[in-house]
Amino acid sequence: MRGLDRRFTSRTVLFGLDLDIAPGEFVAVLGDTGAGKSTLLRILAGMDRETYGRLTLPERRAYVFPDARLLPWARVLDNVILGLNDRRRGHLALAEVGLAHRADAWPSALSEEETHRVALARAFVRDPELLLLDEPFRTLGSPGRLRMRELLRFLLAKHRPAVLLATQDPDEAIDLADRVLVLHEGGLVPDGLGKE
Ligand SMILES: Nc1ncnc2c1ncn2[C@@H]1O[C@H](COP(=O)(O)OP(=O)(O)OP(=O)(O)O)[C@@H](O)[C@H]1O
Repeated sequence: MRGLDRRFTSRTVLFGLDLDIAPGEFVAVLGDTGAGKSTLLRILAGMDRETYGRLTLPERRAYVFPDARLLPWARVLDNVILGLNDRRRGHLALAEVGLAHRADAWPSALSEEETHRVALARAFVRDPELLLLDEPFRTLGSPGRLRMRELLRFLLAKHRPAVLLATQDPDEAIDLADRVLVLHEGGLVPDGLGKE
């Protein structure tokens, strides 16, 4: 990413951002509400093209929404393989997140934590080169968050995508990431607390 700007009519949310993420590297972006974290991730996911600047992105990208966002009218397996149509891979992805037995369930029958596990299965089944995590466990309580962090570590060790995590939680950022950046007033700056 070189010189990336995103302007909305009333304000510039991202201003001249430069960022490189190496294959397999985990970068966390910390920022307050409204700092522009989701705006940045949506651009990298390809959901927003109204930008200035230069972006080079890998083809296989996956985006995990804050609220997991499953389609309520599709069973769990169909949610996982949305757009892929590969039931075998879907079953394997569900087994990886400990939900092989929930393939035929409806999303409404899942617990909150199971819903987030399915969202991770839907991301990893695509074998992404770049995984975009937008405050993925925000709605879970602390025990659930910790279990999801462990699951995420397991999945990352197995699949090794590059990761960009948006979060408001410094503990989560420092615990998971190789490098932590802060998004503030439209710019990205190192937080000084990372593991570099
Ligand atoms: N489509 C849009 N039109 C106008 N303004 C927008 C649009 N999308 C986002 N914004 C503005 O951009 C700013 C950044 O929003 P964004 O959702 O990226 O913040 P965030 O850091 O993800 O916050 P949160 O942690 O609350 O999700 C906000 O002021 C928001 O109102």
